[in-house]
Amino acid sequence: MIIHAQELRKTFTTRNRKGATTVEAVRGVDLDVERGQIFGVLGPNGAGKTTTIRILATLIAPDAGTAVVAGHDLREEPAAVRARLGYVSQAGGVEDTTTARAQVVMAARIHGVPDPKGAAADVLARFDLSEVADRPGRTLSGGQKRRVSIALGLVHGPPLLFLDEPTTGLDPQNRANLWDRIRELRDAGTSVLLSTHYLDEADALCDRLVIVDHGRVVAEGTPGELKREVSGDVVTLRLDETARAAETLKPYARETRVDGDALRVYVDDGEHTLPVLLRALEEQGIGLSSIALDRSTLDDVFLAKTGRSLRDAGAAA
Ligand SMILES: Nc1ncnc2c1ncn2[C@@H]1O[C@H](COP(=O)(O)OP(=O)(O)OP(=O)(O)O)[C@@H](O)[C@H]1O
Repeated sequence: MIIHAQELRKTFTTRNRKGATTVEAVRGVDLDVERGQIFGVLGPNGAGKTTTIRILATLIAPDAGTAVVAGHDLREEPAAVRARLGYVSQAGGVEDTTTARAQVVMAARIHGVPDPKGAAADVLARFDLSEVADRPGRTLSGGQKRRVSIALGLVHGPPLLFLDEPTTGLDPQNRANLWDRIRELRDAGTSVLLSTHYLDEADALCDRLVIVDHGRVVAEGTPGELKREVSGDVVTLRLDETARAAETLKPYARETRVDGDALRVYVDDGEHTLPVLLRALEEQGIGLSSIALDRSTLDDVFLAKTGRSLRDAGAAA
């Protein structure tokens, strides 16, 4: 386990002329992250994702709760935790006037890396930045800047990397490229904890995730588990004898529903149930004209757990 956190809490109080406002940003978060995984924290804006990551990265102290991060206690050995992690904020921290290479070399020096120039050249090459490394930060594209910010967080070779909303604002091509880079990191042994408010990103990229809302974890699992837990898959069939087909398939389904000329069959695991359904229909000699398999999405999970859609919750914040 690279992160084991229990009951983390953080309340912010801001004072202005009208008095004090209190926001309970994190309200009792538990997290267990296995080594070598991409672990996602998915939630709408304001859910407490950044605050949770900043606590785990030792950047702010929690009001309550405990965590062991990369083998060290967060409160008792914050310096040991810090030495073992890389942190890439939403803003990224790439400077405009200095070259990308100089910035990465500087980060390597700060971390006490033995060969700062060599380490910087390696990480810049891994992120396809060698060609642009000697240009000042302001001349880089959005995707290049984002990769430099990750290089800054990785140059000391930490076993754990925190990425706060790494693909926000990137175009689809740069996003897909960054997903591949993050997968390569995981495959090379780095554990990655990332926050996101994109459903497709959590689904495509994360090995496991938690869904957070209003500072609490509302669901936890692999993307597949979470989707199956809520509504499973739905198989939509068009066939000759809808009523007889519904009777035939009932034993294999959670529920069957005749919907116009289609039969909708709700199952836990569509991929494996589909062949079984087809065999049952064939045995009964029921002719089939079309079939479709659709999966529930992580938005269905969020909806089931909170009563709101993640898209609406994000837009409202
Ligand atoms: N330093 C702070 N002072 C006061 N309130 C804060 C502070 N940091 C965060 N908050 C509040 O805590 C809540 C959670 O914020 P946080 O940034 O952790 O959410 P988030 O899920 O990362 O959202 P986003 O996707 O917008 O970054 C928000 O209501 C935010 O306004």
